[in-house]
Amino acid sequence: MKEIIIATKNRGKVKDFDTLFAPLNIKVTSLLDLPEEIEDIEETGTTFEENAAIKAEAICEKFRVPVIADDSGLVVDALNGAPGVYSARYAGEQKDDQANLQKVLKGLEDVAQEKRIARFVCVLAVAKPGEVTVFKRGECEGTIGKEPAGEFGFGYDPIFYPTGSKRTMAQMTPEEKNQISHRRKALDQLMNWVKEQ
Ligand SMILES: O=P(O)(O)OP(=O)(O)OP(=O)(O)OC[C@H]1O[C@@H](n2cnc3c(O)ncnc32)[C@H](O)[C@@H]1O
Ligand SMILES: [Mg+2]
Repeated sequence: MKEIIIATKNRGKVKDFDTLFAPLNIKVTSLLDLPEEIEDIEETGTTFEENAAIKAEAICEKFRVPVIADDSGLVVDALNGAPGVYSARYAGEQKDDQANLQKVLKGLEDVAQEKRIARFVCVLAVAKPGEVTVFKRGECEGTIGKEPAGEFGFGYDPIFYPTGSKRTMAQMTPEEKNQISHRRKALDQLMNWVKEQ
């Protein structure tokens, strides 16, 4: 079995990647699996690309192996693109998924259904020793509901209805979510690279 290192500490993302890589018989190793504690990498960028590069390159430097990093978030039109690159910490440093999605709902309190347009964005960066970092972007369009629904997934999944779906992403199984997810779309573009590993 092949192994791919994903420079993330987010358990929700790791589950998504496990689901995405399972059919390829590839084992996902994240920063949570390493024997040593990896210090939090400061995400100082203002774009998904910048932050994905910061994470991928930091871990690639450290271990001198190819690394994928994922920087992602929810972009809400009626909130001028927020929470965007600040999705993980929208309601504060404690990275609380519930508090974050409640803050989005509050911000959209007076916004009519047809204007609750949003998309999930995922940028994957691949860093290899001595090579220029490569980026792939995937987006999933949808709308924001009035209240959370569903127990699957993580982050903003309970308030996000993908276009054409009557269920939130948190009401879909991991397999269903990852047939249409932003993460899936970004990863599809990396498949040739992944198969070479
Ligand atoms: O940086 P790493 O260690 O990968 O973990 P993180 O949680 O800090 O990840 P990001 O900086 O990329 O922030 C992304 C946030 O966007 C949200 N998000 C990303 N993908 C999502 C998905 O598939 N479903 C729901 N929310 C998602 C979720 O709140 C994440 O915490
Ligand atoms: Mg982060």
